[in-house]
Amino acid sequence: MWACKNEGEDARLYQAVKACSEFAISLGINIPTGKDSLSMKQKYKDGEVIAPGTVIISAAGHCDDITAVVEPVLRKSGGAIYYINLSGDRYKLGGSSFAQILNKVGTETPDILDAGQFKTTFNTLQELIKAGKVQAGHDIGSGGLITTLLELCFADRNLGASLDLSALGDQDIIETLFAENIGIVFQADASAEAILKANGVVYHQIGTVNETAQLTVKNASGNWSFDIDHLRDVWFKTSYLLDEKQSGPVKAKERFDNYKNHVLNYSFPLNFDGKKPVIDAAKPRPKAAVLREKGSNSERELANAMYLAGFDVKDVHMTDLISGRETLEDIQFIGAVGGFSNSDVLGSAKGWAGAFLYNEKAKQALTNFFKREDTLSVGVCNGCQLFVELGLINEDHEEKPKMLHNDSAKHESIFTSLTIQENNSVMLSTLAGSTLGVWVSHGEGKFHLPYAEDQYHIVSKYAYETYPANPNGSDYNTAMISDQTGRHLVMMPHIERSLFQWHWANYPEGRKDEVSPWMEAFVNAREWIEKLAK
Ligand SMILES: NC(=O)CC[C@H](N)C(=O)O
Repeated sequence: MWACKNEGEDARLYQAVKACSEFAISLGINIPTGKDSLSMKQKYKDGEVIAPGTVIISAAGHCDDITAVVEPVLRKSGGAIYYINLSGDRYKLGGSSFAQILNKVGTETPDILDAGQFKTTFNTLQELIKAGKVQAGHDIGSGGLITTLLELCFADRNLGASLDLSALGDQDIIETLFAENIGIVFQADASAEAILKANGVVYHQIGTVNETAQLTVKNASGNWSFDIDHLRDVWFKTSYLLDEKQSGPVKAKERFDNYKNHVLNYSFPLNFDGKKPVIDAAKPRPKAAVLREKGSNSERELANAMYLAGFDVKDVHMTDLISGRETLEDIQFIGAVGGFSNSDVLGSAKGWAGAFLYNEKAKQALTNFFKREDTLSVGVCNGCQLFVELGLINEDHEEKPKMLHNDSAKHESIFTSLTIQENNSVMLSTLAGSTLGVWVSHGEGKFHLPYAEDQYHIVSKYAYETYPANPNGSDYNTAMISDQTGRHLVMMPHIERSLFQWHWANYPEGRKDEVSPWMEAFVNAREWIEKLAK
């Protein structure tokens, strides 16, 4: 974005494009397309404001193993902490966040001096990641090295590091910590050093991890100590202030007070071995269907969960039901998926429910399906809102449950944990007693349950009652309920998006599971149907 046709700006834009081009050519990558806005000047009655020229690059690359992920949180059991200055340049504060808080732009900005060296370092790091030698890592960008180091500690409790930056030179500590020279901090096995050396990569071992929430830094000119719990709050404060505007002071404060205390602690079922279900190819697969509407999502995830558990899965769109092409007569398990059916106009799943209520064939197909005793259903998120809206759960209650807007008055997207209650659900009863991680993403996930708790079959609750671990303020802290037969289950969290170890934002360390414990829910569904057939 550039304010062209203003004095000096076109020349600066030319320089920027040329530099990008030369850098891309020496890296051997191309910039296939560009989108520009060249009118970045705003005129007011009393003057003009020119936006600073900005280059924003979005990059995509081939990834051959999505499980080889390096996360930006130091591991208490991992190796030493290393630093590489990818820029190869001196530490310069021009254009940095540090300069900005002093209301300055600065004069000199850091560059990347040697594209060839940058490329070698990048490729060497990829090699180390593929060899499983890197336990944690974070780039250095906005806020400089100190921000990177702190952020590497924020996502855990009782985690800190002792750092010695003497090897980085004896320049001003402010420059060392706040310059935004592109670089990387990572934690790796000592054996990584030989590979770095062999590739001619200049690296510095700068410290070690410890279990106190302090970051201590020293160089030739002094020692400093930073309190991580305090700085985590400083770091979160901006989000808190934005939250105040969106959710109001009460919920914003609740999140601010709790975000660091809702530690994810799991309890996996004792018999869980992490293996993919073994499906007997000689047996026929029971038939399942994924129901979706315009605006649905996660249908592939749900279909995959059902398929891996041994179902023959069919894709059923509302148009199939409305036209009568699909009657669900030979289906035993349906899943209504998540998403934003009809763009949430008039409320989540209201239009979707209308499509069943006001289309005779669709209505008949679903009514018949729920009347049969050999059927199971699961409604996930938008699908939960659908089945609740249609009154299919607690059918005998005069006043039915309702799904309301989250207490925070906004869409909540988090990775949280759930405890499974003793319950009657075909899918989840065997998991009772477990606490598992799960994705949540909804704006209207608050179960409004008008009667006493014992009038409901609550299958699962959020592991913490308070916001944000409970993202919506549900009555009785409810995340999932089932009907009285246990055959029909509705849930706001997305277990179908939490099916593999690599789906989870946080998984117990040291495991290499093919599936997460949630897989059992889908296997239970298949086994129930098979037992019925006998
Ligand atoms: N992930 C979902 O299914 C979201 C459901 C719905 N659109 C909501 O925001 O509440």
